[in-house]
Amino acid sequence: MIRFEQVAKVYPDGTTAVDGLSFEVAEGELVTLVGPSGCGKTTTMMMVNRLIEPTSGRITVGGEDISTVDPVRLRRRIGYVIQQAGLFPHRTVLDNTATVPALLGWKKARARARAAELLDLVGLDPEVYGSRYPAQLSGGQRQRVGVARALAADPPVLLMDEPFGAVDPVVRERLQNEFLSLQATVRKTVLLVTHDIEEAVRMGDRIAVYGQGHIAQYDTPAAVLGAPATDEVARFVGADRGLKRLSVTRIEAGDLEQPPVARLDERADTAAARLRTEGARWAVVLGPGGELRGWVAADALSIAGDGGTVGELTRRMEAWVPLGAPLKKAFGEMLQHDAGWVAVLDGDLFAGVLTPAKLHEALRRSVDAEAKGVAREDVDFDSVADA
Ligand SMILES: Nc1ncnc2c1ncn2[C@@H]1O[C@H](COP(=O)(O)OP(=O)(O)OP(=O)(O)O)[C@@H](O)[C@H]1O
Repeated sequence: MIRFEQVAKVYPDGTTAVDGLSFEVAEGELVTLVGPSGCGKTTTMMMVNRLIEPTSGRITVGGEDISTVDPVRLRRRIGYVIQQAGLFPHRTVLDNTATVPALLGWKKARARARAAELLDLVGLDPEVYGSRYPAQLSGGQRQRVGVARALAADPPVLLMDEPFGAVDPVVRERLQNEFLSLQATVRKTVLLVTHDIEEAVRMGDRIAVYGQGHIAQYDTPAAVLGAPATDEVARFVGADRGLKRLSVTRIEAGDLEQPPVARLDERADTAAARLRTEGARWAVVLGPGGELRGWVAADALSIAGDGGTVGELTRRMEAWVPLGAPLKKAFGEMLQHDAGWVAVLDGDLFAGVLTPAKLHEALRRSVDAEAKGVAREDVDFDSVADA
């Protein structure tokens, strides 16, 4: 959808901002450009809507060489979100959001209806916020209006320059998540500039890690964290890249351990005897359809009187995560509930548990799988326990 071919930009004072830039962003893909200050990220982005003209090379959007497209016409197809949102202070939120449809000559009522729809989409009630002025909004709300405005004319491409830079870390994470769920519906082709590696890995389908004036690595977040292409990239992604990788590696069925299981309506003494033979201290309790109902301690089962059932002794399972959640979430649940393991659910159904050892193994396998280009379950793994 967006393609850079050997693009260079040398500013009039002789500064080379970027050189030999070649990469492609697929339709519907969100690519983050990340790197230290002054490495050329903003220059790259602003060449796409021709706010900056390249010195050499070619950029195409949707197959069309943009140097042949009228810049005004081009910008109407490209939404642009900047830090501090860049709203017009003397226009209401509704009118700010309707800016591009108005420029495109939509009838006023239609443009306003569209603006209201977009405000709703980014979580701002148009009845409440539509008539306010930007100064009467919080920083996070202003950013949301910025996103709504960029999307108003439904452009296929969205450029976002540090869009969540001006808000505190908590609001920032919320805005990032909101934008990701929005993106799952609107599927725009997005270029997002950030200097924050956490944001880059959280948001990007792929990330372009910049060195000075060039892209040092262009790959999925997991691949960049698992196998940085150069020392420069390794330094930039940080010594804690293993930890960061926890947030981009998702729990797969093959990562799980299958613990002892007891049924809700099973007799306590039968379950106790079985667990004793298996040498287990606890079991996961499942309902008739295989849904997770909690857990039970072997000790509690042993001292239950005749006729007691597992269900009467079952305790609530606090620590659980859905299959497909990031490993980091599982780790967080373990710490929060001071649990030695977390249950993993596939919908309502119990899929297995993750222990710290299994979590480590999943992480190691995913690194190896990425490096070898194979599925995670096809990676051999030797643990200390096997040695
Ligand atoms: N108009 C200009 N004239 C001369 N040099 C410029 C101009 N604009 C940017 N530069 C230089 O080009 C290089 C790349 O700048 P750019 O703004 O693209 O970097 P960036 O990666 O977006 O940085 P930041 O994260 O600080 O915004 C820098 O060395 C910058 O000083």
